[in-house]
Amino acid sequence: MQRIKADILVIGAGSGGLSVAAGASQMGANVVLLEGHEMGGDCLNYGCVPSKALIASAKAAHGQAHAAAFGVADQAPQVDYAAAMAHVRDVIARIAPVDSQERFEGLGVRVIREYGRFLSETEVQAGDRVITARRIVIATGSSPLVPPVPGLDKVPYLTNETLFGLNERPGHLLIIGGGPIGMEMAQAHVRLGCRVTVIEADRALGREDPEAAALILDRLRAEGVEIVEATSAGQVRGKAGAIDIVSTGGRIFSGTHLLVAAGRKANTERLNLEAAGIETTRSGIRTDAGLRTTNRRVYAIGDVAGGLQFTHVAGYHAGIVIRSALFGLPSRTKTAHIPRATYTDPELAQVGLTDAEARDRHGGRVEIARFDYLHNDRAIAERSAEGFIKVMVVKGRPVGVTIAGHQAGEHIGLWSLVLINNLKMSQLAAMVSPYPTIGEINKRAAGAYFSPRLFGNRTVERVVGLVQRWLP
Ligand SMILES: Cc1cc2nc3c(=O)[nH]c(=O)nc-3n(C[C@H](O)[C@H](O)[C@H](O)COP(=O)(O)OP(=O)(O)OC[C@H]3O[C@@H](n4cnc5c(N)ncnc54)[C@H](O)[C@@H]3O)c2cc1C
Ligand SMILES: NC(=O)c1ccc[n+]([C@@H]2O[C@H](COP(=O)([O-])OP(=O)(O)OC[C@H]3O[C@@H](n4cnc5c(N)ncnc54)[C@H](O)[C@@H]3O)[C@@H](O)[C@H]2O)c1
Repeated sequence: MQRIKADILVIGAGSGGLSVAAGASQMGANVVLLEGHEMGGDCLNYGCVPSKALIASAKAAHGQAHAAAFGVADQAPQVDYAAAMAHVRDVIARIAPVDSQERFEGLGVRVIREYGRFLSETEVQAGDRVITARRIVIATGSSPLVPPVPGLDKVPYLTNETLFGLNERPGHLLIIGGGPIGMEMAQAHVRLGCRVTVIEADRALGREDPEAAALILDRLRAEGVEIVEATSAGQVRGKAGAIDIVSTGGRIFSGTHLLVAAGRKANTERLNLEAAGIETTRSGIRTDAGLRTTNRRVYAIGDVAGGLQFTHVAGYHAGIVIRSALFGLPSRTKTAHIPRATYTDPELAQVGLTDAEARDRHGGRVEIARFDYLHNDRAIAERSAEGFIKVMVVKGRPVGVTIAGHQAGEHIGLWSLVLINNLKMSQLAAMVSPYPTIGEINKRAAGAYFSPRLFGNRTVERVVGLVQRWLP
């Protein structure tokens, strides 16, 4: 066994681990990085990047089929599914160098392509090497959760890890799970010419504001996605090309392919966490607000920490850990300003509290400032004038924002800045947005907050009347 000493050992080279390794190494720490599978982790290889690339193919197909509104004849899109998947793989290949072993070695990181396993509270084995480090960061991500549905283990099914390797277009894609993966992939596939049925045990996009979720679901249904809610997959049977899902209520849904998108489970099983005194919860590794595990020298970040599971969260966690592990500074995670977006068309984005959460927490003190895309000139020009922004305001300061509509994900970032800095609606109102942009919805939401205070207000009218009498 070769023994290696490091300042920081990072286990997992995905969104979180790579950010810690790059930051720590460039700030002078001696860093060892372990990766048992693909550099770049889920986001690059099986998650964000391939899903958004496939969504882009689907958007191109949809655009051809719906061009007449712009004075350009509709065309039935000739979709070459294998070519769309080749585009997906090309996009991954273009981004991959940024996450590659070569780049990280160039930054001075020692990269070992092995799975890591704790031997003790301070030692991790990776192949024939044992690494000891002052601080260890677990960033091993998550994997698809395959629910224990009878028969599922006997039929060929897809997950996000295999979907993007498919070359033949599914005739009829069945999807178990109506969360973000299920909904994004359902719309992408219906636009690429597949039949799609989503079976959801509860409410599709169930974590989201119901009005916002309904807008997205209505659009998906209008495009031909069959979404069956409050229905659990009770049994799965069949064979490649002919698969049945039998719901717990006895309904049968037949398709050619099955995608399981029923949630995630934290990647902890290879780590031998007991040897290091690291406790887990039902959703991942137990951490405190500073992302330290029950072993004080070990941090857990990203999906494996079992909280919000997004690439930007893994990156945010990396910053917290660098501050704490490199500089010894106290550092705590906050969640109130962390946005999320689902990249359906239209998109759905949220930061802070939803309408219902804000009312739960703040009761009658919540005011809702709302602006509809219907009145945004750019959205009208682009024939994307469906949707709304809702800002939940308490005592003049936003506590949450929901945007459902064109480019929602692009516009939620501003509100993260507002929330983390506890800005007021009056500061938002001071911003000037270029005309005509979709981004004007943000300023108009602030306008909607102040309009009832300024327009038709007797006191304001009296003051204006008085000033007008005195002005020369
Ligand atoms: C289909 C899909 C679409 C998504 N779309 C988005 C999106 O649009 N936006 C967004 O923000 N998020 C999205 N996500 C979520 C995002 O991919 C994850 O939140 C993110 O990848 C988590 O980063 P991570 O560093 O925690 O884990 P990962 O990126 O998964 O990296 C973990 C790495 O650790 C390695 N590993 C595991 N165990 C060990 C071990 N014992 N030793 C060494 N290495 C190990 C794994 O091989 C992997 O490479 C999507 C996820 C999926 C599945
Ligand atoms: N745009 C994005 O940022 C994006 C996109 C995709 C995924 N992600 C991340 O990946 C995570 C996982 O996504 P996901 O969609 O797999 O999980 P999810 O947990 O969000 O949704 C899974 C859904 O499957 C349903 N379900 C579970 N078992 C079922 C059964 N037997 N029958 C019918 N329905 C069942 C659940 O009720 C739930 O609604 C997300 O929470 C998110 O953090 C993010």
